[in-house]
Parts: sequence; C-alpha cells; structure tokens
Amino acid sequence: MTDASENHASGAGDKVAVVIVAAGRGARAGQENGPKQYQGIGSQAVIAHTLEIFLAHPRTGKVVVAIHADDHDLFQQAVGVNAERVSVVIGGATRQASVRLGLLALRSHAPMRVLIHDAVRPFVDADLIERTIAAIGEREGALPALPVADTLKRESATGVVEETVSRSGLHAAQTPQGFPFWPILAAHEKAHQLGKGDFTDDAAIAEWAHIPVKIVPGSPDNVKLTWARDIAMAHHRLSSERARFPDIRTGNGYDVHAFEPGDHVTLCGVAIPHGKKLSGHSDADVGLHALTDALLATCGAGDIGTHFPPSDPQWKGAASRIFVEHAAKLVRARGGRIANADITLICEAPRVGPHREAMTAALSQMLGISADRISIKATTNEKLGFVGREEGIAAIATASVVFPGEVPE
Ligand SMILES: Nc1ccn([C@@H]2O[C@H](COP(=O)(O)OP(=O)(O)OP(=O)(O)O)[C@@H](O)[C@H]2O)c(=O)n1
Ligand SMILES: C[C@](O)(CO)[C@H](O)COP(=O)(O)O
Repeated sequence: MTDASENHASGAGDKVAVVIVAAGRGARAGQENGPKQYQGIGSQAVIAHTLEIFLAHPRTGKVVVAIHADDHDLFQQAVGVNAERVSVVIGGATRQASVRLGLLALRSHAPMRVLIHDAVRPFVDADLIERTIAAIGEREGALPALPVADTLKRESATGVVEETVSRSGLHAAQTPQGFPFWPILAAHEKAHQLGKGDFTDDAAIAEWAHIPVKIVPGSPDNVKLTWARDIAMAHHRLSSERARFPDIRTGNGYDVHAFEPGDHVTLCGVAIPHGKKLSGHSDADVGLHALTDALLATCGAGDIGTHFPPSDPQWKGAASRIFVEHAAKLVRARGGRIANADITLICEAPRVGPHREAMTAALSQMLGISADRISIKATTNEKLGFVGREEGIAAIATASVVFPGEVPE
C-alpha cells in the first residue's frame, strides 16, 4: 500500500496538510535577540501562536515547519512540538525555497490539498483557514486577500510622485494560500529547475504555472509582522486581550470555636469583653481563621492547619493576625493582589456592630488594603443549633485575589 492510499483508507486524506515557513532572518524587523518568528508576543512566541491555530483547526492534518538551520534551539524553546503531527525541515535562502522544501517533505504523506502560511502571521483565524480550504479546487488555488484601501503612488528615482496607480481590482495578498498539493508542488519544482526564484508568494507561482487562483476575503487582523513596530503592536494587542481574562480567584473559609469560661473574645483582631472566651490553641479568633483559609484557597496553598499545625506549641496563644499576615504574604509572593475580603461572624453575642470599625481598621492593616475593600458582617443563628444555644461562634470568609496573567483556556 502506498502512503497515498493509506491516507485515503484511514480518512486522513480529507485532512489538509500545512506548510509553515519560518526560515527567514527578519532583517527588516531587526530584532537583536533572534528572528521575529521567535519573539514573544503576549505569553508565547509568534510561531507558537501560529502553530497553535493550525493544530487546533479540525480540517488540518500533517504540519511541516521550515526553519533555519541555526534555529533548532529557538524552535524547541518556542514550541512544544507534537512530533507525530509536526515535522521540521530546514528551509532555504528565500521564502520560495523554504516553501518548496516544505512541500517536498509532504510528498510521502500525499495530501490532496495544502495550505502554505507565513509563521509571522500569528493572527490568522479559524474562519479564514476554513474559507481558504473551502475554495481550493481540484485544479484551483485559493488566496485570501483584501482590496487595497489606500491610493497608490509610484515614486520616481528622485523621490517624487511619478504617477498615481489605479487601485481598481488590486488586492493585498495574505496567507494561508491553499492549493491542490501535486499541482503546486509541480509548479515549485518547475520554477526551481528553471532557476526562477523571485516569486514573493505561492499564488504568483501558481499564476506563472497557469493554475487559477480564487480570491477569498482575507482578514484585516491577519497582518504579517514585518517591522519592529508590528511585533510591538502584536504584543500590545495580545496583552490587552489578556486583560479581558484577568486571573481573578476567590477563596472561602469556615471556622468554629466553642466557648469556655473567660472574660473576652477576640474577633477579627479586636478584643471584646464578654462573659466567656473562645477555646483554641491560638487566640481562637474564628473570623481571622476563616479568612486565613480563604486567602490560602486563592492559590491552592492548603489551609491554616497546613501552615500552623495545632500540634506545634509555638502557636499556643498566638495572635491570629500572624496567620492572616502569613497568608497575605504568601499570596503576594505569588504575584497576587488582594481585591477584597468579606467575613461573616455568626453568633448570638457579643454584638459585633460597635466593634466593626475597629475590626475593619485591623484587617485593613493586616491585609494592606483599604477599608472599603473589607466587609465585616454579623448575624445571629436565630437561637438555632450550637450557635443559637451560645455554645460557640462560627465564621465564614471570602477573599478575592487578582493574580498576574490570564485565566488559562
Ligand atoms: N528564506 C526564507 C525567508 C522567509 N521565510 C519565511 O517567510 C515568511 C514571510 O517572509 P518575511 O516577512 O519576508 O520574513 P523574513 O524573510 O524573515 O524578513 P526580512 O525580509 O525582513 O528579512 C516568514 O515567516 C519567514 O520566516 C522563510 O521561511 N525562508
Ligand atoms: C506571502 C506573503 O505573505 C503575501 O503577502 C508575502 O509576500 C511574504 O512576505 P515577503 O516580504 O514578500 O517575503
């Protein structure tokens, strides 16, 4: 069985192969730390964005990436390659040469159709890929392009306008350009054999080889990163997109302490005279314990017992603000910013209202956030249950923390 018939038997023949050219040096972008396809935009390299979109598309199959011989390490760092799906070949001295080498690498897979794309067009989208694929015929290519919007001028050798060129019917060509595989490979081979190496895109080679090419609407977003400012703008664009999915996390905590004989309770950092005290290893500040758990929960850092085991004698009688400050420090060490904290104390007595302001001030200090980001509420349990019988006090707390980066997809 040949590779081609294997493809059909498995249904893989329906999949459209992809060549991504990434062997350029990016001279016009002039980046000091490597070619433009390896520059970081948003949270990953340009080429990683591009590959991701093609690999995620349901109609694409084998992907060949043409890279420069010097870029193996850069490529490995930028892209965690799925070796089964993605092959790497060494490209050539021109874009045209790199495309040809990519196509040659696909021969054994014998795809029916191929998309050829610039690694440095990371804003290609699934709809554009889809309409390009849909327009590929048995002997017809497909080119996404946009009508030229600006008035066109030809410049003379002396830098003055020589003529105004009609823009009627003119389009700016984009990639991916789609073709029936064997005809475009044959056209590239023929151009290579005849030493014709000055085609700037594959639609031009198709045109030269008399393969008709249908124009489909391109996308204004699908820009080619050519100059340093294009890379800066791409980075800015992805960073502001990221801001739309901020990593806001919420944690909750719950705690209960029983009463025992005594003369005051400590709630949310404030000592309140009362006919009983709360029993516990530390100062038994039920509100702060709930809040500590809520803060730790925002970064999956366990609970209060993980950090301050009751078996450890050093926490005997400790002020619970130590626990809250530890949790807040841990959140901040992970880049988190505490947005707000909300504590509800559930008790029949003492009355919390008269102490709310002092509690808020104490918490504002412990957490390093303003008082308007802190809420302390109290409710009775309507005389029901252990709280209703005044056997103890319960507390629930919620904290919201904003972490750097975005919520993963
Ligand atoms: N010998 C080459 C030249 C270009 N390309 C690829 O073709 C695409 C479009 O080319 P261009 O924007 O011109 O990239 P560079 O050649 O890298 O840029 P420059 O011309 O500024 O050096 C890029 O993904 C580039 O990596 C390639 O694979 N092999
Ligand atoms: C193929 C291409 O992206 C179509 O617009 C473009 O021609 C490639 O860039 P280059 O600057 O011409 O190499």
